[in-house]
Amino acid sequence: MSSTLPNASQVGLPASDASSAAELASLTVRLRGALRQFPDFPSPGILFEDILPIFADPSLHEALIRSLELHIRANYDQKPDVIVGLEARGFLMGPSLALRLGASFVPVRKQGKLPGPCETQGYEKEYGQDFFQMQADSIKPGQKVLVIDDIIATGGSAYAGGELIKKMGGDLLGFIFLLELEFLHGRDKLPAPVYTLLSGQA
Ligand SMILES: O=P(O)(O)OC[C@H]1O[C@H](OP(=O)(O)OP(=O)(O)O)[C@H](O)[C@@H]1O
Ligand SMILES: Nc1ncnc2[nH]cnc12
Ligand SMILES: [Mg+2]
Repeated sequence: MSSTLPNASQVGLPASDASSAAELASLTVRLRGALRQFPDFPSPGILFEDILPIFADPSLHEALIRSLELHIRANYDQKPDVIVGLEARGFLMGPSLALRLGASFVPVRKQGKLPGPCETQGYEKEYGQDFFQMQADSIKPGQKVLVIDDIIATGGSAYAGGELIKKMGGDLLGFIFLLELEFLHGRDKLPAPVYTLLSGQA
């Protein structure tokens, strides 16, 4: 699976629609250019990748969601039933992507935020540890699920989200990220195919 923005054939566009492919390629460059880096946040030694400028610009926001939609439509044989977003930044992309795909949106939340019976999974991430929860009836056995989040660093957060989905009998189709910090090899932890729109290298 490609780790860059898909070309015309990859996204199911006819070859003659090269202008769309060119537009998509230039959108990748714009998305990357919008990211900002903050050294030593939230703790010393961490270079924090700030994705929020993308959402401050409607054309970049549209480019991001459209690029992800095209990727999913072109690369998964089965339509996802459910998009699962990881709190908090996964909520910036998950609901709008789910709407575009005609899929449900289901949140993974940090512990203590969801009412009713929940499944719980502890995890470690690049700069801390936490617990994730999902409502126990939020995924039906056999539903096809895609997980979305902004960044994969160590992969700890995404792994925990995947474990929760598996506990409920969901069929994990894959994991989708805007950005991957490749030097942390987080994708090696994950039990389903991983796609990132942008790699961690400039
Ligand atoms: O691959 P990992 O090492 O697990 O790190 C990646 C996770 O870390 C951040 O979430 P965080 O919970 O820090 O912040 P958020 O609540 O703003 O999403 C980021 O949004 C990813 O979810
Ligand atoms: N370096 C980083 N920047 C932004 N979010 C992150 N989540 C985990 N590592 C991160
Ligand atoms: Mg997060």
